[in-house]
Amino acid sequence: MSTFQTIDDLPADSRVLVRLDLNSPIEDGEPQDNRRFERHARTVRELADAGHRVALMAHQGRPGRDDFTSLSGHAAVLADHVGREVDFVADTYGEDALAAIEALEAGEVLLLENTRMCDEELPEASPAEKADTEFVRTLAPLFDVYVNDAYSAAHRKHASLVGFPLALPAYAGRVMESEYEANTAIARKEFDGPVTMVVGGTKATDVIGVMDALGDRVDRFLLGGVAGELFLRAAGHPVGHDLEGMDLFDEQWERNHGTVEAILEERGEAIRLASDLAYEGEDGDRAEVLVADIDEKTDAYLDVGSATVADYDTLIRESDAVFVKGALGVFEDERFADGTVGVLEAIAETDCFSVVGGGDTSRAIGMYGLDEADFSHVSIAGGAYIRALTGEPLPAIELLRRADADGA
Ligand SMILES: Nc1ncnc2c1ncn2[C@@H]1O[C@H](COP(=O)(O)OP(=O)(O)O)[C@@H](O)[C@H]1O
Ligand SMILES: O=C(OP(=O)(O)O)[C@H](O)COP(=O)(O)O
Repeated sequence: MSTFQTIDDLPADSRVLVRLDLNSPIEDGEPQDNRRFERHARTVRELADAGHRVALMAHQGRPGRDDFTSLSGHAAVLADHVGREVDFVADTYGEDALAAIEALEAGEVLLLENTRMCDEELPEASPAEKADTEFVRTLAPLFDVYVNDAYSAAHRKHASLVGFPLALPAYAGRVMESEYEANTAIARKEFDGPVTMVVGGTKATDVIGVMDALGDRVDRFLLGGVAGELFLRAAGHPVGHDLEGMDLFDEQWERNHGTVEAILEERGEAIRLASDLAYEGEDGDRAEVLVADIDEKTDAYLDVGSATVADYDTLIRESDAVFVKGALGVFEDERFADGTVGVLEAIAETDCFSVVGGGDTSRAIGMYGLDEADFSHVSIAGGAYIRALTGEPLPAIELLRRADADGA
């Protein structure tokens, strides 16, 4: 039996409220197309083709960050993938949103404004508290059913993810079904040889807690990105703090330094840190410095250095399984793509079992001409997929599971 009720089980002619994850890199104010649009398009197309009236919710960025924007540009990118018009209303649950929802005809699709522009979406709270927000209590009566397709946000206890399933009959979309099946199977897989996890990106808080919980599953962690610098700081190097105008390190250091220090102390032999780092030199070119030679952080480190890339390449080629969560550098800029692309190329050239996760990181595969077929699974989820590897349930998924479903 399927773990969830799916969109195959929807009553005919339903008014459907759907949660997608369209969170994407923003460049010059515009969302950059990534795998999330393409994969969610299948769910949206099936719902519209079946004649349902479809309203979509999604988030973009976090309040206070540069990538916290309206979803107005997302509607057009999604429409291209769906092959149908996707209307947009710049409102979450006010009068304009309600009027646009009421006006939906069979087979029409409407994208609502960034859920995080609604004060009640964040912060995290229990499903019962989130179901009791005005946001959920206002929107839910306009719909017959709720569909969650946002596997990649299922580790968050936000109103659009855990509130609506208490207020409406809840179903899984196609991305939710396929990512859940793949990641649950991967979490149960046993490997004979070394299991390696490449940890980078900006969301160090998401990965550090999980690294602690994955102690039995993963033999070695190859660090880069923001988490890598925090580990270097814990190891005594004068890096891993914000420079003026930055907001990546200090808050995450405060939250995680105890765990980082404990991981280094208890599992130090499993942690591989960068021995050199790359930054933008005075002439605008890529410059590198040995970590041992850094007396003071005066530049932003944007990639791991070439000695580190060579070290990680060797370790990956010795591995039986490699999991990637987060980029080792700012790969969107070719000058700082060596770490991320080096790791992906090493994986692609070996026959190890491999998973690459994250909305941003999985984009590097297409950007640098790598073939998705050379990876065992490319997940559009980052934090959610590594959390799933620990076997820990994801809150939004627990609320979708059929009461009589078996399995994990
Ligand atoms: N040293 C760094 N400084 C700033 N940003 C970085 C650094 N290393 C990696 N990144 C950025 O991390 C992003 C991916 O971060 P994250 O959101 O954690 O991963 P994902 O979305 O793939 O799960 C990439 O877009 C990359 O530009
Ligand atoms: O992009 C996401 O996660 P990911 O970076 O772990 O892939 C999700 O949209 C969750 O976003 P959030 O980490 O701001 O809650």
